[in-house]
Amino acid sequence: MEIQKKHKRVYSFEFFPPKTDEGAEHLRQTRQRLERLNPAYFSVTFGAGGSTQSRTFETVVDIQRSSPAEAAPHLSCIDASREQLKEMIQRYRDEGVSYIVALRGDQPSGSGSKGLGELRYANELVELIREVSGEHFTVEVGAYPEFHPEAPDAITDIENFVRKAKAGADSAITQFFYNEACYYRFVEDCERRGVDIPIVPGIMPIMNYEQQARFAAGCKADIPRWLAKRMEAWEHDPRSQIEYGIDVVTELCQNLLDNGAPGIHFYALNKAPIIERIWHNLGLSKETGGEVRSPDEIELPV
Ligand SMILES: NC(=O)C1=CN([C@@H]2O[C@H](COP(=O)(O)OP(=O)(O)OC[C@H]3O[C@@H](n4cnc5c(N)ncnc54)[C@H](O)[C@@H]3O)[C@@H](O)[C@H]2O)C=CC1
Ligand SMILES: Nc1nc(=O)c2c([nH]1)NC[C@@H]1CN(c3ccc(C(=O)N[C@@H](CCC(=O)O)C(=O)O)cc3)CN21
Repeated sequence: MEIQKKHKRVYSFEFFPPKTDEGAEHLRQTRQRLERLNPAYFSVTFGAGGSTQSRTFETVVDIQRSSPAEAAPHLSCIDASREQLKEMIQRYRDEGVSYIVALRGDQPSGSGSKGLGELRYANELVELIREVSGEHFTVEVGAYPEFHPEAPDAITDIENFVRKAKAGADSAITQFFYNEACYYRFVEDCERRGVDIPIVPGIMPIMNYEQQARFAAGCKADIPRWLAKRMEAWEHDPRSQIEYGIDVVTELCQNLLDNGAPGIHFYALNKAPIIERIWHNLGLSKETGGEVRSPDEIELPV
């Protein structure tokens, strides 16, 4: 963690694009609450299963034009031609966007794939972004401390990540995890291989445990047995699930930061209250110059 400790800590939140006008208004309210915490940027995914880029673009432009924080669109190459990617990069540049989260992306579910992908992996997308726009964008890439489900083995996955980092990425965001040891060991493996970019822990607060467990099973992120069993015991008591989840994730983040993590990337799932509670517990507004709200001002969803 020696190299990670040298980086300035960066805090960011991730949204998925809303599917309806009501969802867009709810996201706007969430974004206005979270921007008071003074994060560096808001990233916007393609939405579940890599759905169309169009909703992502609209959401990104709305953030870029109306928020003090930067907007960071996900751009994935798995189902887009080289020309389409170049066009999207230029469109974001024309909108004043200065961050891109470059991902291979998830295999679109079912027959969703258009089979357009010309670039096979994210390292090639990083190279394309550098080729067409030089150093203009801050390029974030994905990292997988518990190893990518498609990787043949752990060492190959680490070496693939190292190649991506050295292809010109500025920083990495991890897949979410709850076993912090996986993060420290992944970082040590990367630092031994010369990786010196920030590797920022991606943290998923527990908002709806059943949904969370389903998503984790889908992307092969581990929910530790001790956590799953407690959550299952509160199957009919969502308030206890949320309160316990806030304690668990607060402690995880505090330990990571105390051990030198270069910030936190929160998967916000378009909701503010639980993030605000965790942020308050960590006292992060002292560091970001953001607003401080007391817990009793933050109403939890259940
Ligand atoms: N915020 C988000 O949405 C985040 C998503 N992720 C997820 O992380 C995962 C990895 O990130 P991606 O950029 O999508 O994938 P990637 O292209 O970096 O890697 C995908 C798979 O291909 C392998 N691979 C990578 N480069 C290769 C190469 N040049 N030759 C052979 N094999 C190679 C990797 O070991 C891995 O198994 C994805 O599932 C992504 O969705 C990770 C962090 C954040
Ligand atoms: N492989 C992979 N793909 C991703 O898109 C992805 C990751 N990993 N890891 C980091 C973040 C986390 N992402 C997530 C995680 C959970 C939901 C989720 O639970 N979606 C609910 C709806 C949420 C809501 O409406 O409140 C769902 O039922 O899909 C969505 C995106 C997107 N990101």
